[in-house]
Amino acid sequence: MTFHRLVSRGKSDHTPAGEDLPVVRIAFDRPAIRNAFRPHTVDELYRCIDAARCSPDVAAIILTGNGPSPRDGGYSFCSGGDQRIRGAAGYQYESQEAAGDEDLATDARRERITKGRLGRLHILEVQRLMRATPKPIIAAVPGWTTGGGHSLMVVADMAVASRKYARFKQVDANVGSFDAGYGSALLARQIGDKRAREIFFLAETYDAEQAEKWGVINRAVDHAELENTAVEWGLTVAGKSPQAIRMLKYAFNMVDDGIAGQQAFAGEATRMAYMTNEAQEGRDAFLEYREPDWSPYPYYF
Ligand SMILES: CC(C)(COP(=O)(O)OP(=O)(O)OC[C@H]1O[C@@H](n2cnc3c(N)ncnc32)[C@H](O)[C@@H]1OP(=O)(O)O)[C@@H](O)C(=O)NCCC(=O)NCCSC(=O)c1cc(O)c2ccccc2c1O
Repeated sequence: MTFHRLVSRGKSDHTPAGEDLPVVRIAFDRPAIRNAFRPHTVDELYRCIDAARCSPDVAAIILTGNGPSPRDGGYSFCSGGDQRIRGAAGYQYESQEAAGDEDLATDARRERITKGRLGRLHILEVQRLMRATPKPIIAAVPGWTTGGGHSLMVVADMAVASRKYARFKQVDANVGSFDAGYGSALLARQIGDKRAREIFFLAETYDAEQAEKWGVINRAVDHAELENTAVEWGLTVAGKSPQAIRMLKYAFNMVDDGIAGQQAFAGEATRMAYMTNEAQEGRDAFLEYREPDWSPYPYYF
């Protein structure tokens, strides 16, 4: 993965040139294999998103894929799990020397699997982190998005895609895999049940204009405008009330996330309550060994 903090060029964002902007760019960096992820990639992706989540001066996150491919010039967001290292119980860790070499043949790759480590499906942990991150995550889709990559795009809060190169295909059922969680259920919620079933059951390729029409993405744009659009959205979000954005994201999540969603929203409600004099009176009364005086606080209705 690559992780970048956006920096002002001192033009239209009203910030002096060279100063940090409140947006980060996180990108898959295996363009030669359509940005397929292996366990190391997922570990890095998790750490990148978590770092952005924990940065109080970051308002929005752009998730994209580096490219084009040095082999054939193709663009990709992410093609899902690296099938060369898929084992019987998940995706397997490779030894360090194999991990850096994208040209290593599948057999040679399998020789270098770190046998002591379990196969992983922890892209699902990344999906949960994306939901739990109280900042909008914007997927910028430059090219192919398939399998687990398609699901990440679904989990992102907003998505923009290259009209020219973005291609979408939910290949899970082709390779005997299935994201039976957010990747399918949330997609059905976003675009309608029949259409989501079509995308998974037929696994046909669709383009950015189709994706926009169906509501899979927010906007199809010229390729050259892809990241500019994502940056513009990120900076627009940064101009809004942080509290309002946080509450809105958790409110959107809550209906689909059950008690876990309610817990996230409720935690922010508790934070807001802590900021009131009323809640502080409860704390102070305890620390001062006295009964709390609730009289200034009416029973609002
Ligand atoms: C993405 C494609 C449709 C692109 O096709 P195109 O013709 O443009 O390019 P190539 O096929 O020639 O690809 C170039 C080069 O990249 C290699 N490659 C591409 N994708 C992968 C991949 N996922 N794994 C390994 N290698 C990949 C390809 O082999 C070529 O290299 P060569 O050396 O052979 O030239 C097309 O590439 C494609 O269909 N790719 C495979 C997509 C796929 O099967 N993805 C995995 C789906 S399953 C998944 O992602 C998944 C992961 C999880 O962790 C889950 C966890 C829990 C539940 C579900 C999960 C899940 O579904």
